[in-house]
Amino acid sequence: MSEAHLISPSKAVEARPVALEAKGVWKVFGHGAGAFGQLPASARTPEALASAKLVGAVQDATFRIGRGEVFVIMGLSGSGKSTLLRCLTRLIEPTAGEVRYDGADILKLGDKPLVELRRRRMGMVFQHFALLPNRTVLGNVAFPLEVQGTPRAEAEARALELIETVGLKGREGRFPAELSGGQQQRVGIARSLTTNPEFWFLDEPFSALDPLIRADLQAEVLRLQKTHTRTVVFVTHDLDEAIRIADRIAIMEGGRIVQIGTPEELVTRPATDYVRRFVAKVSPARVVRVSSLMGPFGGGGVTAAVKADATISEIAPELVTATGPLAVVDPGGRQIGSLDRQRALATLAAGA
Ligand SMILES: Nc1ncnc2c1ncn2[C@@H]1O[C@H](COP(=O)(O)OP(=O)(O)OP(=O)(O)O)[C@@H](O)[C@H]1O
Repeated sequence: MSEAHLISPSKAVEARPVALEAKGVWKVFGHGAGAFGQLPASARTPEALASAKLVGAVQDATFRIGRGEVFVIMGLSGSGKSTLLRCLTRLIEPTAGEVRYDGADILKLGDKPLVELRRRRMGMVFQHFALLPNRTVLGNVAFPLEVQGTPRAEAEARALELIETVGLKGREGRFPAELSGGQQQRVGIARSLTTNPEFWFLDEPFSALDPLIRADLQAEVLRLQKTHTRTVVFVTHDLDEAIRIADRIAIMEGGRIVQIGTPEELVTRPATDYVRRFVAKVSPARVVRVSSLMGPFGGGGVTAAVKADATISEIAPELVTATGPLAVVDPGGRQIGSLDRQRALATLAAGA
């Protein structure tokens, strides 16, 4: 039995190599923000901020994101999500802190290496599509490669590949105004991936779209993330969306990150009342995984097999038809434990 199959989702995330690290990141707006950034870290307090009449859009954000992780930043409007995301790419200059990619602090980079880093290693998708209105779909998707100096024919061939990948084949000659919102965002997604970025930043990419199209595009993002093991930072104010796509979620309140955890950790162990209220409507069965309820492998007598990383909701049909304990299996189909049916049914019923 391999140890990898026994570790919890959160530990699995921690086991990844660190791809991106934020350390004590602040973004402060207002007259005197620069001076606030020069204060020793211990003096950068909420009180100091208030007395200087500054807006602490991001306050002391510290976290690590693993390679290939989908890290969601979530919170209410005005909590600082977009500002934090922009600090990570230096589209906004942080007031203080460090932002490390593979260990190197990008806040110390000059303009040219920073632009190179963005062009070659980062892809970005924003809420309002930000497409070029006078360029066709093909022209928009090929644009980042043209900027990099890729020969036109090569850029267009790559763009066509991505246009097909996001389901827009046949529409490459259209202009953005001739597309629906969902199609425009598919163009934005394709364009952000032309340079095959390792880091993919998405800022409320689907909030202008209707729920069915959103669900489609969420699945699309996960598919495109997995095919190239991209590290994803995704901003949303929608908890459902966060739960659907995240390995881990950082919850922001008033500029501060109040908890970082897997969806299961946030729902079953909220760190503050704010988080508790946020997740109160989420049914535990949607986030609790079989591995969390699994007991030791007790030998025979099992009536069905379920995957260790499935959620309790996902195995509801097996729970209903089983007559006793269920075998828990790893991705290779080997039994690694057993699941007490009553215990799992109790989770299924909780919050339903
Ligand atoms: N340029 C600016 N000058 C002054 N205050 C700003 C500026 N940009 C953002 N803020 C403030 O910083 C705080 C965080 O804003 P931010 O846009 O990051 O929040 P958000 O969580 O992304 O919100 P939303 O979901 O509405 O986009 C807000 O109080 C906002 O008013």
